[in-house]
Amino acid sequence: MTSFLIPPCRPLVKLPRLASSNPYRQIISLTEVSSKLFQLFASIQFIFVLSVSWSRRIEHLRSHATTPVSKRCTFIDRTATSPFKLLDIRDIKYRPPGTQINLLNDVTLTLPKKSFGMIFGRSGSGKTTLLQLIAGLTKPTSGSIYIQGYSDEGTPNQPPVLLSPERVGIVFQFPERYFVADNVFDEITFGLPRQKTDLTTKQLIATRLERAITSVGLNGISLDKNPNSLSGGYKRRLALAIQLVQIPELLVLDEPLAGLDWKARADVVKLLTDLKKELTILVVSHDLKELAPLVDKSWRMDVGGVLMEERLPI
Ligand SMILES: Nc1ncnc2c1ncn2[C@@H]1O[C@H](COP(=O)(O)OP(=O)(O)OP(=O)(O)O)[C@@H](O)[C@H]1O
Repeated sequence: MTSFLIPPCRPLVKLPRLASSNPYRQIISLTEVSSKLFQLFASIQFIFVLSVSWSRRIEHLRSHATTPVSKRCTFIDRTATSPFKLLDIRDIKYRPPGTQINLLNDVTLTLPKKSFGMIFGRSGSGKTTLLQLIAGLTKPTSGSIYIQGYSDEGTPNQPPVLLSPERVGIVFQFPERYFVADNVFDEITFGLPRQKTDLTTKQLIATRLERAITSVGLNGISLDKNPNSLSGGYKRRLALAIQLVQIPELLVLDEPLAGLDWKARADVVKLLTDLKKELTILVVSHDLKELAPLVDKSWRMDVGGVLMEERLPI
């Protein structure tokens, strides 16, 4: 609820040259002025909503005052332990067109919302292929990828919905190889609509943009920098921001630590730890030890594209 009511409170991103051909530069600076006024109004609104929600919660706790403490804790923690599942992959087979061998065989997995899944296994076993299917870049030969909602009682509360590619952000291995713009700002806004949109839409996009930039810690650098001049860690932050601006529900990452020095690796692990609080993340990686503290579920992919749920072998 707060995310709708409160506009960004931090000073907006550094914009050294406003007279750029990128339309989002102008709109983001307009947002800077209007957001201050909006912030004041929204803060009052927020305090009101918060006080109503807290008085309701206190009332609920009072009414449960005679029930055992564990039950009351269940009430408080319900959102954290909700069995709601986001990703539900069922019996995926994949055979590239014109070939006779399945790269993936009956792959099934479920990954709960806001959890961190990791797929590990031998090179060439089909891990990247699976991520590409989840991101909608390739279609499975058979099987489906769903989002399935569950009630608190653990029963499906709606028919499964096919996962649409717009809900998935994918960061490829060595994403910096795919940068196309000559400054960070244009790189992030590259995929955003350029046609004439109304002011509200532009403001919405500017807010998304600012959130993405802030959430990966790119707000400390000049957005006029050439992406290729950034350090390894910052290039990875940029690659994540490019996806986050689309507000994905699921983020899939292929070898997020590959090719980075120890400091940049630690930075990316820290960043993923923060992102995990907001997003469901599925990673393919050989860096089991460094990512292990984040992992909620893991699977081994064996040659022949067979996936088995398994603890990390560390
Ligand atoms: N379109 C295709 N046609 C034929 N073979 C393919 C195709 N795409 C991938 N492959 C092969 O499928 C196998 C699985 O590739 P994939 O990249 O998914 O493996 P991986 O487990 O991610 O490997 P790594 O850990 O080295 O990244 C490889 O042997 C690859 O050469």
